[in-house]
Order: sequence, then C-alpha cells, then structure tokens
Amino acid sequence: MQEKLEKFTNELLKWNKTHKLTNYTTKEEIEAQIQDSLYPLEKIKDAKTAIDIGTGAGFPGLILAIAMPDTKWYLVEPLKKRYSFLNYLKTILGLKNVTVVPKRLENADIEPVDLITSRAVMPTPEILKIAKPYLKENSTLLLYKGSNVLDELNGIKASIISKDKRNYIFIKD
Ligand SMILES: C[S@@+](CC[C@H](N)C(=O)[O-])C[C@H]1O[C@@H](n2cnc3c(N)ncnc32)[C@H](O)[C@@H]1O
Repeated sequence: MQEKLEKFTNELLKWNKTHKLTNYTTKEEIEAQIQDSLYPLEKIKDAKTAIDIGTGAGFPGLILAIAMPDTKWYLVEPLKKRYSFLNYLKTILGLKNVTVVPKRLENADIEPVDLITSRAVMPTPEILKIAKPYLKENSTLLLYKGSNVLDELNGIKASIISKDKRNYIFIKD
C-alpha cells in the first residue's frame, strides 16, 4: 500500500504542474490529505461496495480504494481532467477494485452500496438527497467535514469523530 501511495503522490505532483487538479501542491500537503482520507479506515473497512462522490484528485475515494483492495469502489467525478487522472492512476496502480464514473452522481447508474463517502463537495442535506437512491437499509454515509458542520446537521442523526479541525460524520438510516 505504501508504494502505491508514494506513486500516487508523485503522479499528482507531476500532473498538477500542467493540469491544476488540486490546490495541494507540495508533497507534505498531499501526504496530509492522504492521512485525512485514511483516518476513519477502521470504521469502514468491512464495506463490500462503496461510492465516493466528487473524488476530485483522489481524496478520499482513491486513497481508500488503495487501502481497501477487497472493496469495490465507484469514484464519481464529472470533471474531465480529474476523471482522466483517476483512470490513469487506476491503470498504473493496477486497481482492479476501482470503477471511475465520469458523471455527476445524479446521472450515474450504480446499484446501492454499503458505504458512501464524500469530502468538500456540497452541504450535508444536499449530499443526503443525491445519495439516497444509492443507499441500502444498513448503508453508512461518511462525510469529511470542517468545524462548522454542526449548523449543517441541524436535526440529522449522526455520530461524529473529531480530529483537529476535521469532523468525520457517520450517518446511518
Ligand atoms: C472541491 S472538490 C473536492 C474534491 C475532493 N473530494 C477533495 O476533497 O479534495 C469537489 C469535487 O466534486 C465534484 N462534484 C461536484 N458536484 C458533483 C456531483 N453532483 N456528483 C459528483 N461529483 C461532483 C467536482 O467536479 C469536484 O471535483
């Protein structure tokens, strides 16, 4: 896994120079995003199928897919330069458990999954709305949110794990 993560970091640094995929431009910044992506791993590792909404340059979906090789991951990302990067990484890292879906989630065609993740894409109520068709009875939604998430949750039942300014929000049902 470490070798794959290093390769990912080097490729992102390289692609970012010409394609501007993300605002994270140094090795240290990218490694911090990898750590952030992996932090809730223990809580989600049993999922057999998962969707990451708006994977962007790989956070958290591609990183979790590297760490969870037995989970089938759908990385949903509509922006061409970003889904091209994700497809390239899937190929060079040999990630057989990854399908890149080059669409907005609202227009995707995926069977309901055990886990849906998302970081920095849209407010919680909107995520819940577009994620609904892809959730099963026991599915988990894991949202990577900032410190002001409590305003957004507003009555939504969730459990929260906090680390520094990050809130990892787990929503079931
Ligand atoms: C601010 S970026 C965050 C990228 C990444 N998750 C991260 O944390 O670095 C938001 C991404 O969500 C994607 N996006 C926006 N609306 C979406 C939708 N309805 N379905 C799927 N992806 C979406 C955008 O194309 C963009 O790449």
